[in-house]
Amino acid sequence: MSTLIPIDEGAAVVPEGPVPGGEILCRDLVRIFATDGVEVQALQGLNLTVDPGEIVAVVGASGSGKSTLLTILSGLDTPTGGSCVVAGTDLLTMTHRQRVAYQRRSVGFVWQQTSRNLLPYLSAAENVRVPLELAGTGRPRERARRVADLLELLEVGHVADRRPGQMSGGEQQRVAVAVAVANDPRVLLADEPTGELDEATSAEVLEALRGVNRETGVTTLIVTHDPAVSEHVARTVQIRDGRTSTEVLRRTEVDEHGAERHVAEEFAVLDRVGRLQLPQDFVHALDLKDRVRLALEPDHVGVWPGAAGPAARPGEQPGERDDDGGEEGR
Ligand SMILES: Nc1ncnc2c1ncn2[C@@H]1O[C@H](COP(=O)(O)OP(=O)(O)OP(=O)(O)O)[C@@H](O)[C@H]1O
Repeated sequence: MSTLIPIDEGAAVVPEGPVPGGEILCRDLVRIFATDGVEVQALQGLNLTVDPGEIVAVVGASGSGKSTLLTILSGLDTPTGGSCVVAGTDLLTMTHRQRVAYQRRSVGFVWQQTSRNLLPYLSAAENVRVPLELAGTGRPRERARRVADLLELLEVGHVADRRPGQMSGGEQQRVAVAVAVANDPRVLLADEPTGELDEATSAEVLEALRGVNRETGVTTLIVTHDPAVSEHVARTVQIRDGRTSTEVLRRTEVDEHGAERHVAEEFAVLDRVGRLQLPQDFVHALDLKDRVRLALEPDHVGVWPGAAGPAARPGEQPGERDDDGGEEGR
């Protein structure tokens, strides 16, 4: 027995509830850019929760809104609407002073362009020392120890005295990660950190980010085009048209013989008012457009092309159903 439910009624019963705990909490985030009288909605009600200590990758096609999201999370841009709280700081209402403190203490960044991450005339060790000195962290001897420990953690101790121009791209990015976490931020944001690297070096840098996340517990968000990132993190969030659309969760299972097996499962993201985006290949495969029919089954929801509808399933004749729910004209 299946029952069509009016979409709006279904949405209304989803409780509004308080925002649950999370180190990154974006609710209905909207960013509209207006240039020459034309409006572009780069983020269209994006929802994202990242728990403390989690490492998450955000992937999406060009123009889907990834950089816009990261620029907001890093405190360099302000959203048009919605809410966004990172490391306990409300990014919509923070004052200028709070913004400076947030960028110095609460978040660390790694950008795609190595030249944006490191000062070219300083050595690796000096680059890592700069944020410690700016924040007045510890005494000189403690700073020197922290610098050495961080370079060791990132496996770039051997380039401590080299300038960026004397390091490989992968070494530069690993030093950049050391700089980003020098002041022990709560959140680490990386924008295409492997964009300028080859496949093997990219894997090393992603592993370095994972190692830092594991060792220090810093909540880590990596924005990338690189679909291979999913192999390095437990959770990959896909953005489409300025919204989170699907998530891939990876876990390791051990079978009865003790052998480990990596399992990746893809989920559609359901927002708090019950909206979801169907994957594009599903939409194309059934030529879904304009409106669809929904049917609630005991353990799943069915989606049918609007014209055919649930009544077209085997064993049921069109007209047998009295619950076609007034889809027309909605
Ligand atoms: N400052 C801006 N002014 C006007 N439109 C903008 C601005 N920044 C971004 N956009 C538009 O917002 C949308 C999302 O852009 P965004 O850069 O966030 O995408 P992206 O997923 O990071 O893309 P890419 O992977 O190519 O960097 C695009 O349509 C883009 O043209």
